[in-house]
Amino acid sequence: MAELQPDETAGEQKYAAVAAVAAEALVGLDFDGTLSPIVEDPASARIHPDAASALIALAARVKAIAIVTGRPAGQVVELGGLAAIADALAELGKELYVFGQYGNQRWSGSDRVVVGPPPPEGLAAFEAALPDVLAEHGASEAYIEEKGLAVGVHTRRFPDPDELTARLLPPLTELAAEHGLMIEPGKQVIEVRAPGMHKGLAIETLIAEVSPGAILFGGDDLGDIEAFEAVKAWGKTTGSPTLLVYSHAGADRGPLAGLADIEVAGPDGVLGLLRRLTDEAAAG
Ligand SMILES: O=P(O)(O)OC[C@H]1O[C@H](O[C@H]2O[C@H](CO)[C@@H](O)[C@H](O)[C@H]2O)[C@H](O)[C@@H](O)[C@@H]1O
Repeated sequence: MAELQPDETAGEQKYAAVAAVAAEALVGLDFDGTLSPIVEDPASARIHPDAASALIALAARVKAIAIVTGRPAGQVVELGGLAAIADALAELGKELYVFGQYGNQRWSGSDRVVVGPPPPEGLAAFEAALPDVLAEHGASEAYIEEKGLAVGVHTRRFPDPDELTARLLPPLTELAAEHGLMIEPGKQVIEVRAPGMHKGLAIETLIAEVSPGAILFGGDDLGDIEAFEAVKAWGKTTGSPTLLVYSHAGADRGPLAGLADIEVAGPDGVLGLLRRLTDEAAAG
């Protein structure tokens, strides 16, 4: 397994503490960049081909598995083939939880409907004003991802996506605020959505429902910071083992680098780590 660790000894110790109580562990995973390799077109993203077998094998050894994503819940169920994975988990007596739109929507293997709020007030007016703002900043060709509860402005197809993302942040933040919305910056994307929810609150809900004895959470981007913080705070309060995994691809080490316990090389590395946990838990 390709693995880079901020502090190898500390990371290994935290991993071992979670592995020792794997049967009580909640495993939470982000989708894009963690279970699904980053691709140029968001609609073309698919779960890693080995993810289903890795997650099903893992489920036999842990308490519950959750996907916590910025994607709409129904879309990630499709792109991830999650209904079939949930079927396999149900045969093991295990639940698959899905929290979409940064916790605003949920879906589970036992309750297969997407539950969530209506689109936020202000989103339609924001979207009506968006083309003019993009045009003012030379970004009319930005790919707009309609997410129902949110909208994503993708810059990946421009010659310098990071420069354009940085340039669009102030005007989009201002326009979002005018409509009672907030921005959620990510990898060459600026999402605009309702405030009041984030992945950390989804983690708190999961903790209340699952009552785990340990938590492993893996993510790759800014939107995972609140989940990392929630897991860390829970570990501190309860004294239970936690492991924060940064799924890292490419040369540019992103914002999670300083928060994670271990770093792994993208979805391949994440699945390698999960297989290791599965094998070691099986061996006892
Ligand atoms: O919380 P996540 O599961 O990581 O989802 C966050 C957003 O990911 C998607 O965008 C990212 O992945 C795309 C496909 O690989 C890529 O083209 C884009 O540049 C990335 O930012 C997705 O499009 C969003 O809806 C998610 O909220």
